[in-house]
Amino acid sequence: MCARSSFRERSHPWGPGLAPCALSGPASGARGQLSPGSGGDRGCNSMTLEAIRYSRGSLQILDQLLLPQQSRYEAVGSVRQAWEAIRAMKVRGAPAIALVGCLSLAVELQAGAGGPGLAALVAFVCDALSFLVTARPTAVNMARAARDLADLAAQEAEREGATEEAVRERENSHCKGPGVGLHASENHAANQWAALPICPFASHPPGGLGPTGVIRSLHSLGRLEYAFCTETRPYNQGARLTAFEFVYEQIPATLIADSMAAAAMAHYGVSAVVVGADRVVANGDTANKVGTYQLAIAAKHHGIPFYVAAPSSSCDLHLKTGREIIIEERPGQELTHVNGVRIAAPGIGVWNPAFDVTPHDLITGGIITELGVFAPEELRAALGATVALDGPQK
Ligand SMILES: CSC[C@H]1O[C@H](OP(=O)(O)O)[C@H](O)[C@@H]1O
Repeated sequence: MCARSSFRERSHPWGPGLAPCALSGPASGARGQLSPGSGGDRGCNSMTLEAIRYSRGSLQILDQLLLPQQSRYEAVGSVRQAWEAIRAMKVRGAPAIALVGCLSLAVELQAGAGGPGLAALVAFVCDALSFLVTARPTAVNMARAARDLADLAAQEAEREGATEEAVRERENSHCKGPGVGLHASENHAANQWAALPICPFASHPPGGLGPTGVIRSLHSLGRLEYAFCTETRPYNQGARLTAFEFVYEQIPATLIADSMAAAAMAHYGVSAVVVGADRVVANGDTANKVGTYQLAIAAKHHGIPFYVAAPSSSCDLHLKTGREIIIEERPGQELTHVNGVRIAAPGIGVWNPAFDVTPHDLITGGIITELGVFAPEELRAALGATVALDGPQK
């Protein structure tokens, strides 16, 4: 809460009534009038697609590899299945990865896994959590959740009269995270801004976190004119997932190729750029989907405020600068093939980092969390040690 009290109301360059010029004709040149999609024909459905469905002993994930063509839920009954789903990016997005990882452990524990005996149960919990962290190293959320759950299991097992049941129950109840979306719109009297969310959560993540949460909240308050979303090569989270969600929720939005972002800023009066985060470190440097860094450079050039929207659980103050963040590299096939069809010359080399790091000085709008909106230099004081992971990046 103290973080919130230290929050300063930020003045924004786009005050009430400032509509992106594209709505009243292009800023310059022969660009046509932009007509952002008004959303699909899903009637008045205001439901947000749920990425994760959980009830005691049962976990299902929306297989995001099948979106937007299919909305199919897949049961996850074990830690191993969760690891495989996370690695394959059936479920993706930093907090959602942590949630699915933790819930898969809860499902196994409710089925009686681990034990017999408290020591064996705690060892099982710790081994499972360490394994889950290896699925994708850049996002901090799974590592943090693993640390917290392992600590909880050990604490519970050491209590007077501890029982296996008590350990299982405590693990089961520790799997929720605060939302950020509504907070951002409350604290950002943003009026009619077009934004470029890059690779936010597909469908309903835990608590409505991330850039889509911000966009969704502003839209629900009638303060969003339209949004651009970038396709987010090579995995196309933007074209496949973000666009799907905007259409599903009838949020007016326009899909652009990643290479078009700077031109969109130049010609369609983008008021703000909001992106997610996999790991925000002590000085505010932020790892996010590859392409974020160049969005920030373009936003700086155009004087457009650049925001990172992420829960405090995505912040890791133990790392001092972005140079310490491990960047996951993924299979080259994600770049050379689309839906299994080769599009690149056989034999060409491929570099496929899943993330890049945006230096804190390019995060000019602030870091939007559920605890408040902070300038990068305010982060450490605002979030304190609560979000520092012990030891090197796990
Ligand atoms: C807002 S979710 C956090 C972050 O995770 C995504 O990466 P991936 O799709 O590889 O899991 C993307 O970078 C999001 O911004």
